[in-house]
Amino acid sequence: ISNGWFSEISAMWPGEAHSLKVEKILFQGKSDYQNVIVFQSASYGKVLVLDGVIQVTERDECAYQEMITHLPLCSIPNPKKVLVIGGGDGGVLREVSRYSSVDQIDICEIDKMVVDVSKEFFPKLAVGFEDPRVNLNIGDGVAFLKNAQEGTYDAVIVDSSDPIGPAQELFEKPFFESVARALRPGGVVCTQAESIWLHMHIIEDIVSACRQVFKGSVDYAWTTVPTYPSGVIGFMLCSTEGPAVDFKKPVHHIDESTAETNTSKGPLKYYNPGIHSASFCLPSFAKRVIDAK
Ligand SMILES: NCCCCCc1nc2ccccc2[nH]1
Repeated sequence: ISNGWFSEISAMWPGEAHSLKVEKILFQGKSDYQNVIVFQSASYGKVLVLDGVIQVTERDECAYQEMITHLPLCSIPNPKKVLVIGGGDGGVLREVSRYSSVDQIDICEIDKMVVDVSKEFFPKLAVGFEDPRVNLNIGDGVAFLKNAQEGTYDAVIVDSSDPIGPAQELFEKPFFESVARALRPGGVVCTQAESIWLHMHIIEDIVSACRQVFKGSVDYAWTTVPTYPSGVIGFMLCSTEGPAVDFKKPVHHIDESTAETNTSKGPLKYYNPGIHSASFCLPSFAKRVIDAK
């Protein structure tokens, strides 16, 4: 942070950096896994930074949390058991808890400091931990899935940071295989899948691994998040062999008018059925790589 500005400089997006004006640094720490900073920005509310990379801002977190949750959960008729890998800020839990059909929400976050910092500085995200259906595990998602019983979950949401750092293994084939094993037939997984502007090679590798592992559908969707590098971020949506899932046609309609959205968590700010379908439309340079058979 210099002369009142934070710049997100990283080897993962060489030659470019998004900057936010800093009003006040609220927390600085080092966990067993990463450096953790929280600051009050001038224009995006509070900001969570892990190892110099922006993870969450109060102003635009809705776009990411709502899309990573509702793209998978609106694609299956009756989600009951959901697993969140990562997501220690609690935002995804807040969104999953909107579904009355869900009876079990397991979460496995490797870094306890992320949970503690979220509870102290991001109450609108950490509200997700208050739901009685939530079971919090602090530990490595890879190990958690190895111990999970086969065919347990209807949906797995992998809300990870980027592949350089503690989340590296969550982008590799063995992890996808353990996710597939923990899902029921026709179960779905949604993972944080980087930027089509910055990481087409990473996305190509992820798509290739997913096509080998998931014998149902394999799709890629994307959304706008102004404070993520290049202003966009994508998601891998995959289903295991079993009852067909068409991610592009949500079977479950939630939008600002339905009950689920006017819970104590406040209304949906970003997701709606139109945005759901539109998010699978890709520019040609990405379509060519992602749809390649
Ligand atoms: N460069 C894009 C980063 C995307 C980060 C998404 C994200 N942000 C998180 C914060 C806490 C725990 C899990 C998280 N996953």
